[in-house]
Amino acid sequence: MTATILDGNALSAHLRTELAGRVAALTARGVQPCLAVILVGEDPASAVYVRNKVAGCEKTGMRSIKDVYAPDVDPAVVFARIAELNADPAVHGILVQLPLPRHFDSEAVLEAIAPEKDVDGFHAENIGALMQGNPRFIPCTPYGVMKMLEAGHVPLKGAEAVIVGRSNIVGKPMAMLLLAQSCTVTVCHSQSKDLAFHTRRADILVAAVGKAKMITGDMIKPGATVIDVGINRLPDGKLCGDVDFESAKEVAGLITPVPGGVGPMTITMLLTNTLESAERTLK
Ligand SMILES: Nc1nc2c(c(=O)[nH]1)N[C@@H](CN(C=O)c1ccc(C(=O)N[C@@H](CCC(=O)O)C(=O)O)cc1)CN2
Repeated sequence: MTATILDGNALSAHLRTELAGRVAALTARGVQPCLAVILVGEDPASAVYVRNKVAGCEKTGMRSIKDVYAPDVDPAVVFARIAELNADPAVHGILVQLPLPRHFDSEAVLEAIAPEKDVDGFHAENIGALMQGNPRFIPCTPYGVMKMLEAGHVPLKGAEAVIVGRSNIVGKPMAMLLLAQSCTVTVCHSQSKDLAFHTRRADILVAAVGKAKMITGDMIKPGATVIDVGINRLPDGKLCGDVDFESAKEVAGLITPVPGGVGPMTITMLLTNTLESAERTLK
């Protein structure tokens, strides 16, 4: 039997309808949620993601501000703009699209965003809050994965969860969120010995490593839930994930596709975080 597909586009559409209702209610009370997005450089994928974030705001009734800078911009210009947005009470969420050009200290940029507007959840203060089990903003991709697991009614308590990839954006916060739900969590990475030994034990397998099709069907436990966070472009221009979908779907119980899986959920959770930030201003 082939796996059931967890459809990120369908779940996103459903969640965004709910969001639009909340946005309308908040706007009627005089607070229209507003997201400010900063893009530095001309990376085509980043430009698409930023365009989709702005479109997501528009479709749910939120306001957005988009600031685009040349790849060689002086970082001081970007820091000054972040300070301005931090001080603007009409702005509820600020994000800087990653990756930044090499002459930027990315960590310093993320730390410059006011933690209470850091809708990406990348500021050290917000990462600390997540680790302590009291998150202010949950990083959008792992937040989207948790929503997909919930929608798929995947049992979490006591489940063996294996994450392949240890990035600050996905792997590490993913581990914290699954741990908070009482999964037994293993984080694998490029130096892990015998990766397949770990992945074959997983009831929930999250692939977030950035290598096209590296998780194959023989590395998956029959019936497992397989979440593919990877977005890789093949030489023919097509997108694929870190999981070899064709072989994996014959073994897994539930699986996310690429495209149309975790990706759209990332933007939906960003919109959710922005709305929640705006709602907090009335509390
Ligand atoms: N400041 C941030 N930078 C980056 C983040 C982030 O969460 N915050 N994550 C990624 C990129 N990303 C959002 O920014 C993102 C990636 C992919 C998708 C998506 O919808 N993918 C589609 C395919 C889109 C395509 O055609 O290329 C899919 O999987 O169906 C949304 C957001 C790194 N940077």
